[in-house]
Amino acid sequence: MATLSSSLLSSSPPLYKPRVSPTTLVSRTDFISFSPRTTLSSSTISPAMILSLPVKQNHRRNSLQVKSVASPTETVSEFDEMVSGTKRKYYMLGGKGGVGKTSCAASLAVRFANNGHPTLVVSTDPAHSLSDSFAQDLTGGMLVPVEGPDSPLFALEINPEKAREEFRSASQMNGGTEVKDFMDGMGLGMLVEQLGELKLGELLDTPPPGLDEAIAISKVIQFLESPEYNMFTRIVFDTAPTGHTLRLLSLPDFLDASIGKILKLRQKINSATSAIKSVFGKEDNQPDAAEKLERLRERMVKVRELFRDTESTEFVIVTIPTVMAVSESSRLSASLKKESVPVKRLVVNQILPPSSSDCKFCSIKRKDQMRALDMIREDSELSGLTLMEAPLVDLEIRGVPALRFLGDIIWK
Ligand SMILES: Nc1ncnc2c1ncn2[C@@H]1O[C@H](COP(=O)(O)OP(=O)(O)OP(=O)(O)O)[C@@H](O)[C@H]1O
Repeated sequence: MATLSSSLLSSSPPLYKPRVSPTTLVSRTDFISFSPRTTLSSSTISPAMILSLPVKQNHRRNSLQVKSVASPTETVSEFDEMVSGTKRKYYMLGGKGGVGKTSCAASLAVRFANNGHPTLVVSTDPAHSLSDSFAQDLTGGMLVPVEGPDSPLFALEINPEKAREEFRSASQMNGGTEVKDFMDGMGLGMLVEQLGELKLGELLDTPPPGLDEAIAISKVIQFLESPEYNMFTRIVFDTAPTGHTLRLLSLPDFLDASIGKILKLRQKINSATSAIKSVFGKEDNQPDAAEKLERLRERMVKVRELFRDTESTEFVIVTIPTVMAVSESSRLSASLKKESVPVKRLVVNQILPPSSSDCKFCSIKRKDQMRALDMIREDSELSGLTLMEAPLVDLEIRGVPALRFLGDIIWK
């Protein structure tokens, strides 16, 4: 059985190589039978040795060595396509909870960085696990360098609470009772009530799934707009589980409309209150919330556009070979398609590696996985996607060496 513990210690090229061409969906037997090279002896290498693997400390900034694009006669692998070009590309990994989104996203980020791309990996999942996955402290809501890969790799865990709080302060529109009193006095109290009816405050108190994601992604866009982040040519998102993603897709439209309404009302209130205040000689010391909101609205529009930009963005569905996960992936794929979000690849994670001597448990499990893999092959949504597969490994995938191992297997 291929083991992470044994394979990690071997120097490149990795010993584990699935023989399945990732460009086509393959037959059931091909799908889970890996080459004999995958069968490694775990007795040769101990997990403790993995932990002692050297970690490079220095990032080679600005040394972009992106793989060259193959000539027309050569077969272009999936990863060649993903890695080619220095124009910035976004990869959003999503799927059912617990299927390995973070591990796959982190492994892709490591793979990009090791192939010359200055890369940023972002977690917009409220339950962050990037720090756990990289076995490094990446918390704090700012870009943190990840130690290990050949090119700069940074991680960003967006704190959804904090981002939402910023959003909330940007949308405090009524300016306290003072303005309301003015407005009432002017017979414009209705406007303030209308603002209340937009229920944005309520929405932020009990955020629906997806709101944190939308705010988090807009926050990332905000980061990326600044010149010091120009260097990143690959951005990998570890997104929240399916439900959040689906909600997120419709949220930018919803928020865009809500903010648009708020801004219009705000304009009306502004002109009314400033007229009153000028009469009373009062200064308006409030920060320009309307401006902040407008910027936020613009970013939301960008989030929406980013998700649908086939040139620069790809949503990669991650699943495991179980009927439940495959069914959910199929629904996710359908929804993404409906929303015009580009999806090309499906990662099937945690496939049982081959073994010549299955125990009863493994043999039943293998059959169960085959059923799920058959489902993928026959599913109208999923069968058109390029399959990328990852074996179930024997150790928890933590740290850059382990992620490199996994990445080299999946992203071929
Ligand atoms: N191919 C694999 N082989 C063995 N363990 C794996 C594999 N992929 C993921 N895992 C393990 O499964 C657990 C969950 O993985 P991960 O955190 O990547 O999933 P997730 O989909 O991001 O979860 P969540 O939805 O909770 O964010 C982790 O302990 C990880 O190490």
